[in-house]
Amino acid sequence: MQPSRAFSAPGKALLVGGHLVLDPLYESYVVALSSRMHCVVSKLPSNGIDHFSVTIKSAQFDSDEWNYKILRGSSYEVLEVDGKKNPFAKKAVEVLVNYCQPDPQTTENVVLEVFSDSAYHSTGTSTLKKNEYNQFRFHDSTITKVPKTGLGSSAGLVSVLVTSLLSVYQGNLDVNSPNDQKTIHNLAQVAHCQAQGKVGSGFDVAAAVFGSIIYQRFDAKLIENLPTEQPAEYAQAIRILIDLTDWNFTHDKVTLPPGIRVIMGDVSSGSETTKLVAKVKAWYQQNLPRSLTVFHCINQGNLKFIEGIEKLTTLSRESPAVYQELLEKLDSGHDANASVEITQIRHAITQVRENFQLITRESGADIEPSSQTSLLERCLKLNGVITGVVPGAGGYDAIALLVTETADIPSQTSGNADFSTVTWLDLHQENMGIVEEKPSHYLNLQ
Ligand SMILES: Nc1ncnc2c1ncn2[C@@H]1O[C@H](COP(=O)(O)OP(=O)(O)OP(=O)(O)O)[C@@H](O)[C@H]1O
Ligand SMILES: C[C@@](O)(CCOP(=O)(O)O)CC(=O)O
Repeated sequence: MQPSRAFSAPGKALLVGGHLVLDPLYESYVVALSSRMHCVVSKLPSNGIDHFSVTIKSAQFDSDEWNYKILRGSSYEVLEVDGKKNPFAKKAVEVLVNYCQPDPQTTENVVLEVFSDSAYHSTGTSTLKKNEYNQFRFHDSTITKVPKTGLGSSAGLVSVLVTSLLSVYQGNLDVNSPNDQKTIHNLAQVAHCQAQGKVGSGFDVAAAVFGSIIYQRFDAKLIENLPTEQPAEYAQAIRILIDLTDWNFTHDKVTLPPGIRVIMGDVSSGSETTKLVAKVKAWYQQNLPRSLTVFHCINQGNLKFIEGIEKLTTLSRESPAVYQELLEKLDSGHDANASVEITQIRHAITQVRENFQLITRESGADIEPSSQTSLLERCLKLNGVITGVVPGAGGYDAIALLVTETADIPSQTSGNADFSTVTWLDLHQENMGIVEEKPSHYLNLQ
């Protein structure tokens, strides 16, 4: 089995736009993280007279493996032969074979080896294995039994599986080509939404493919209206949706200003995104038109945050010395009125958080529960911290801080009982979406 290509996609943190981004009216700001999902592609001659196969391996999780068989001459029906379930893996295979419609007579078998960086899951009793290029944690439990940290592992998984299969069935795939990125994105969104059984905003898949972006969602009906009854219809509909339909969404690439980064704190009390979303939607409908005003206020805060970030980038470019002095003032902790840009960013996030606290009180959805408010307020007092939020849907999962690159948050909080509930994740924003890797970089892990 000769590894032929390899790809990786980033995890995500939705800094502003949570909940509102479910409505195409509103923008969000998503950072792609350094924690990545990887996939190594190997091709084998197909020895099946009547079928070709796709095998997905996840050695890190108790040597999990999912084997899919596609019958020759069938209408690309995908069968999982071992009775094991991984909806995201199966959907990626189904969407790809229906979109690419590889020639059943000549299609080779494919083996996809998945690797996920450590920050996606709790460390638990895992073992670290590495080579000179990568290191991964190996758990003695199956994937569904290992607690996750909510960095979007399913979105990253689907994105790398789609890219890997496309590289086999379509050939000459270039992940740097905007057109190929669009194809990967559209296919991954369909697979991810259909695997989840619902159409979220898709910000996580968009970040996995395009990297750090300002994101405004596509119309959910594009995917909801896909036919599922007749496989032949499905294959035709998929091709029209992926290649001939304008999805009309925003995914403008962004990067944080130089010398500033995101640090993620895992609070690991866990939250159910779906339940939070349902409670917020119910609150919104029951409190119109006041709830629309609250959402408008949150959106204004989101936009002011995005503008403040852009102003900082401009300052760093036009007045580098002033910008450097600003970073040093932030690091010293004596930065009450560091600059108009920092003040704008802080006031914007305060506006967002105060309105999410209101929704938390009124809806029963713990977007920013009091324990998270207290933790964030303590974090804001640390040297080098610009601002902080409960990312994404909110809840008890995590906090995200915007800090200077030189701020040493773990050292400032080590041994301090006020921060005993938070584990700082060893990751940062990395901005890159799907990238091609070297297959040899995944060999001889020990
Ligand atoms: N390394 C992996 N190998 C195989 N399947 C994986 C892997 N990582 C994630 N998955 C699939 O994704 C599922 C987890 O996706 P889920 O949407 O529940 O959480 P998440 O995407 O990690 O976090 P969140 O959606 O909160 O950002 C797993 O149950 C499994 O089906
Ligand atoms: C609540 C929501 O807007 C964001 C969810 O973010 P996360 O899964 O908590 O990182 C849902 C969505 O955008 O699909």
